Amino acid sequence: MAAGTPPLVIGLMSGTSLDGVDAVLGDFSHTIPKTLGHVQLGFDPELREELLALNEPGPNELERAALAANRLAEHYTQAVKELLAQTGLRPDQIAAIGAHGQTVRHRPELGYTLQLNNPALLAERTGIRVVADFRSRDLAAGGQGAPLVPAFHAAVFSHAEKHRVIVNIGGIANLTDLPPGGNVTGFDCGPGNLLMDAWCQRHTGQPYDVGGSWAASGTPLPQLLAGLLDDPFFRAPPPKSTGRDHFNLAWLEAQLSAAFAPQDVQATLLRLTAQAIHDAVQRHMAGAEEIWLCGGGARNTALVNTLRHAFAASATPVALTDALGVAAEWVEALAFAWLAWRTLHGAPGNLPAVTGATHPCVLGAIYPR
Ligand SMILES: Nc1ncnc2c1ncn2[C@@H]1O[C@H](COP(=O)(O)OP(=O)(O)OP(=O)(O)O)[C@@H](O)[C@H]1O
Ligand SMILES: CC(=O)N[C@H]1[C@@H]2OC[C@@H](O2)[C@@H](O)[C@@H]1O[C@H](C)C(=O)O
Repeated sequence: MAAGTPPLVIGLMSGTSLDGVDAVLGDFSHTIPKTLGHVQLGFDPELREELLALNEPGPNELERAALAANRLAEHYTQAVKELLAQTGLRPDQIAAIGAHGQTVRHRPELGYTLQLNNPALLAERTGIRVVADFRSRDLAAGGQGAPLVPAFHAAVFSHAEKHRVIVNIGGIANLTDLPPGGNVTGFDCGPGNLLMDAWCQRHTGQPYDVGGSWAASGTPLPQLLAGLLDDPFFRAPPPKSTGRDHFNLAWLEAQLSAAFAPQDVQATLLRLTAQAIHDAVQRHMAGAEEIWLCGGGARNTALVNTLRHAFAASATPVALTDALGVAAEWVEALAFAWLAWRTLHGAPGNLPAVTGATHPCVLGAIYPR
């Protein structure tokens, strides 16, 4: 890479929630990267529907996937342009865009994970170098290809004396264990928001339960909760990762009875997310002293309160990463900017202790400007 390349990188994350793209512009000249700008650009309903449909087998998938990837690249381009306008920066001042793409299948047990994206089109449209396809190299090295954010959590949120756990509550929830001394581990622990979102959409017409207030109006159903928690994924030892392939409405419906009130099911789903997180910390992150939440689920007040209540038994405080200098909703996008910055420097981005890969790898492919 040319000497003097400015440490300004754009991160684009469109995650399993399928709510749109989160875009941040990070300045990596500081240990805690500075977020110079951020944009959240929601998908139009038609694109969201198509991406959701592409999560399952269907007719003419190859062409539909290719066309959806092109539309995603145009959507990402708009987010990048808004970010440049917001910060007053030119494309040639940006070292790279780290573009995760849209996961539509995640089947590490079959040896693949698939993120729709068109990095060539994104580079062409923006005039900025693009780093993309972050997960496949880790899979090639025998890993799960996910989660990848633990390395970023370790670089930015570790503390010399405090044993911290970072919890990302996106569509799926994942945890990073940061004991002092650096023995970093992490894994996906189960659903974050995606089941709550789907149930809320079906019964209220709203894409998500703002503040968790609908869930708070219901009462958790103990038997349903026990049935859901009986899924072997929760008991499986790490490394592990998951997605919509496993946790989806059909998975929920298999356990439902017509007698359940919708708000009680929502309350149960909120409890499921909280309990999966709490159990994962108890089983695998003994001695955790602080729990730090990020991802959109950190804005679900009822969920945060439920987690606070669960961790109160061990006197473990629960707070949002906002207080550590990175706002909860921008952590993931900033992580992909950081991963792109690592790739540009030929530095590995995965953590074998997390993904199960046989060795650290330089992640992704670079599409020149
Ligand atoms: N005010 C709020 N109240 C309740 N939930 C919220 C709020 N704001 C965001 N969310 C939740 O956060 C979700 C988006 O989170 P986020 O952007 O972190 O997910 P993602 O990046 O798509 O997922 P993943 O991390 O699995 O890739 C929304 O779908 C919604 O469920
Ligand atoms: C395959 C895939 O896209 N997985 C996502 C998803 O969303 C959360 C969780 O499941 C995590 O494994 C991952 O995302 C984050 C950004 C990661 O790789 O760390």
